[in-house]
Amino acid sequence: MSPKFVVVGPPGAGKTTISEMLAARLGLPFRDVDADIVALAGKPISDIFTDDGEPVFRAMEEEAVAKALVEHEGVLALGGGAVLSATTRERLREHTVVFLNVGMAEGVRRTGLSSARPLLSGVNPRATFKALLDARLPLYREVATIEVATDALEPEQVTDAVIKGVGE
Ligand SMILES: Nc1ncnc2c1ncn2[C@@H]1O[C@H](COP(=O)(O)OP(=O)(O)OP(=O)(O)O)[C@@H](O)[C@H]1O
Ligand SMILES: O=C(O)C1=C[C@@H](O)[C@@H](O)[C@H](O)C1
Ligand SMILES: [Mg+2]
Repeated sequence: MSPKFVVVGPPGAGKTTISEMLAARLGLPFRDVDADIVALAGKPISDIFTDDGEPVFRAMEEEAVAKALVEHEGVLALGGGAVLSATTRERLREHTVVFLNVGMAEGVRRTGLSSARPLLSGVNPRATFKALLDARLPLYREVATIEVATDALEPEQVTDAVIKGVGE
């Protein structure tokens, strides 16, 4: 078994939103590794960061991604930082990976609207988001089969672009 599509990108790129839409459009099951980790840990990701620290979260994430890549057959959304693991990047080589990109301004706007994100909860979310993008863009691009810039697109349009991009 293997996911049909794996979706990566920075926080607020729309991985969860678009993966759900894509799965519904293609009649495939959807799975989100962040949700797997929350279920496994029995607490929110922000609590894992606070109680256990980021390295513990990253180790859990690497394992959770590996398990989902083996088990899941539909659309799989990864957490925003999953590509930080070289082991995960290596595992993604054999998969069709959709990179949803978002710029700093729109990314900060979108993440400011929704639930707690431990990495962006500091005093200067714009600077934090920019540093995160600078560090991760090459990693997302390393694993990507296709890249979609989502800034100026509505979720339905992003989903259309993904379907077109992967030739479905
Ligand atoms: N193309 C879009 N246009 C406008 N808003 C969007 C778009 N895509 C997602 N959003 C909104 O941005 C917010 C973040 O989206 P979502 O949770 O899907 O991002 P994510 O990539 O899964 O983030 P995380 O890495 O934190 O899990 C949500 O409120 C969602 O409705
Ligand atoms: O970008 C990140 O490093 C993260 C994104 C989220 O999906 C979660 O996996 C967690 O909040 C870390
Ligand atoms: Mg998400």
